[in-house]
Amino acid sequence: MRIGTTLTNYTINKQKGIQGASGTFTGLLNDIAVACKRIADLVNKGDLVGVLGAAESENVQGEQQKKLDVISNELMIEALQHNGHIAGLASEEMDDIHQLPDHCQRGNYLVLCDPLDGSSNIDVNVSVGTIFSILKAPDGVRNPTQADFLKPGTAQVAAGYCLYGPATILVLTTGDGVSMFTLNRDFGEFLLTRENVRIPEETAEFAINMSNRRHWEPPVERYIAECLAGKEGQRGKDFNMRWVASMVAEVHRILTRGGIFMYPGDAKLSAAGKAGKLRLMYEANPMAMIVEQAGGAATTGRQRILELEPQEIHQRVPVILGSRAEVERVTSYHGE
Ligand SMILES: O=P(O)(O)OC[C@H]1O[C@](O)(COP(=O)(O)O)[C@@H](O)[C@@H]1O
Ligand SMILES: [Mg+2]
Ligand SMILES: [Mg+2]
Repeated sequence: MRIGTTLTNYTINKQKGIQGASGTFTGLLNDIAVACKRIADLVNKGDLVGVLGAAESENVQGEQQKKLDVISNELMIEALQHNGHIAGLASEEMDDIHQLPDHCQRGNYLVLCDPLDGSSNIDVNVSVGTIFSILKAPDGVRNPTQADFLKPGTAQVAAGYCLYGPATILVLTTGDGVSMFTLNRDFGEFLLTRENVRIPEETAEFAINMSNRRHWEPPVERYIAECLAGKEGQRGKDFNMRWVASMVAEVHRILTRGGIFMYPGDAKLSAAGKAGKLRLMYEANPMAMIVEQAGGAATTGRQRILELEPQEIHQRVPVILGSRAEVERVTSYHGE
């Protein structure tokens, strides 16, 4: 499609070839874009509008919420519930799924989201983002249950994220490649800036929180040790390391110049009863779909993320994603 096409026209064009398309999907993406623009505006204004700092609450996972976590969640609900495009919404910030008020018309999609990813970076003015995953709702459902949301990542009809960085960029896949749209703040439109994004197969850049090293499993320890050994080691090349602590920013870097991102399971997490840190339904599944659609790979080290059968809505999983050859290497170490 023509570079500079608006997100709305891009979606309308994509839907044209689909028999029975009613415009609901275009409407839904527009709703998400509206929420993202409003969040971007607040992130951009920061202290000017008093949105930085902690909220006086914890989310269902016992994490201290930031004011912007709570506000972003409310903006997602507000943008999505009134327009008849969704039947329900689940979010990292809500204990249970959000049921639409009775008077709201229902649509045939379910949305799962991480309204603000990288919360620890808000107060220090480093990039954060919004991640979303879209599923088909069961026909005619009015008040979907958790079971309706618990579908493997392969069932996603679309996934994306919006990165609030120096530029605000919305990245989208509807299952046939990955496109990027940059927000033109002058007139408030997301415009197509890159199509058919491909992740380079090989890379010499890894992202992992090194402070967890003493808790890692042997396959992860081995992979990173080999990277750190550089030119003199068995990989025969020097590696660079990055850790932003916003998954959106790490994935965006990988889509742009390749690399591998890992938040593996480790002994500390399992002692706390957690299989991983990142959330399957709000983070791992949508990012895995985007990365695979860009030619990369995403596994837990043992299984393809998109094939995991979710057990519960806030489930956490280990995540290894990025350039295909590197992800396959770490995954093969898990099998040895
Ligand atoms: O602080 P850590 O342990 O390095 O974790 C960073 C990871 O946690 C996350 O921030 C979790 O996202 P939330 O901010 O939505 O909770 C990821 O984006 C990031 O990769
Ligand atoms: Mg997150
Ligand atoms: Mg979050």
